[in-house]
Amino acid sequence: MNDFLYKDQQLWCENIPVSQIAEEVGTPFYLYSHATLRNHFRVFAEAFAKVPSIICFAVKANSNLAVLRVLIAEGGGVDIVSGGELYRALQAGVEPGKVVYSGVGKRVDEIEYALRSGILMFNVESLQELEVINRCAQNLGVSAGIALRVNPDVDPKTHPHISTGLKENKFGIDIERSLETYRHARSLQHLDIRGVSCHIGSQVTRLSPFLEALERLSLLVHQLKREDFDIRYVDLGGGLGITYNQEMPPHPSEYAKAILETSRDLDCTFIFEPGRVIVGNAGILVTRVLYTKSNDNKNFIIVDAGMNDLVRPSLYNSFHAIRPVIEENRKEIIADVVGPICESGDYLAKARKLKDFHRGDLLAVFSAGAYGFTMASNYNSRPRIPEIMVREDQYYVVRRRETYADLISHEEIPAFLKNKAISRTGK
Ligand SMILES: Cc1ncc(COP(=O)(O)O)c(C=O)c1O
Ligand SMILES: N[C@@H](CCCC[NH3+])C(=O)O
Repeated sequence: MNDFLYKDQQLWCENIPVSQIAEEVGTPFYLYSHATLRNHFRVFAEAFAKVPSIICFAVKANSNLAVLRVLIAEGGGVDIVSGGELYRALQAGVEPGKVVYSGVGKRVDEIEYALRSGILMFNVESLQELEVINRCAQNLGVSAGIALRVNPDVDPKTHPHISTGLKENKFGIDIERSLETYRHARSLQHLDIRGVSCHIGSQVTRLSPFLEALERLSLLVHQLKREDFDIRYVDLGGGLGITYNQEMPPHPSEYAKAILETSRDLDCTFIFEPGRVIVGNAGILVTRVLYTKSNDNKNFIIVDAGMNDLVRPSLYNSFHAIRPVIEENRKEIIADVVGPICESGDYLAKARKLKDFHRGDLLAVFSAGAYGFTMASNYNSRPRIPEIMVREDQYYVVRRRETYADLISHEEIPAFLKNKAISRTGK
């Protein structure tokens, strides 16, 4: 299901031409389709409708309040990795009982905030963290729901920077040592051991790594149950990939079918933490061509969005399809699409076959709904760009464009410098 479609040589989002939004809000901006977001969530949730399950959207993929609200209104929970993400999710109206908290470096204040909020469980990633959570729960006079995030040592066959389930990665507790860690957890009095969790990596485009991890996890769950641990939740993390270019990832229904077949006898509530598969193709980045030039027979298309707005190409050399917002009959050229940032690594596409774009043309950078705005920065003192959500024939500014004043709003010149006269002579 996709609500970004061309009609009469124009790109539309649901029932609005993208060019109309560009004229009214200026460029660059992120654009999300409400219908696509909701449909992606529904497809995923329906795939697991026959078993007890909670779909905890990974907030890191897109933490805009309106986006979270759409998914929460559909019955979703959230997977968070920081106090800030918890705050956002609570503001968006999440039920605390549908919040799982992952991450290798949870601080005491964040743990206490999560305990006070009454989240479902912490996915604990080390022995020391287990003890810290126990102590925090004791201090607050509560019991902390926990699962151990085990590292199953499975190769997800994705980009090395986004692979998380191999022994060499910093994530989780080695599955070989997990049983002894569970036994230790049982000796800590302020913990309620609720589950087992794992997350092997992101943009995974085959089923086999998920199933391999699940098989290892199942053995552990059975062993824990034999030892009378009350394991009620199995959290299989996120990671299901999407099509950026030619990838053919399994559909959520195939993913669900394979998982349910492999885990028939587990008798637990499943938790999933999908991020990219829900929001990735529900968003685009719209940017305008500032200039074109050729150096040494190489063509550059310089646009007004940079690596500070969308860092994925620079960071992972990842592919995002780039198409004109208004199609015109132009010849094709090979060009780099680059941003205005003072870094050679600032590009959105390299050596890409594209229409011969001209100054002023609008471009759509596809598959930008996940890890787009959430990874944006103010580098080069560029105000962060707005996020727009379309619903049918209306659009809503769900995050306004930052201003120059926003850029310095957290900074202060100390009095000793303020009172100092400014030398105008350069001496
Ligand atoms: C613990 C955890 N859960 C869920 C996700 C979401 O992953 P994805 O966006 O690939 O579905 C991630 C990121 O990879 C993660 O680290
Ligand atoms: N930021 C990554 C995904 C990392 C997933 C984090 N667990 C991306 O843009 O693809």
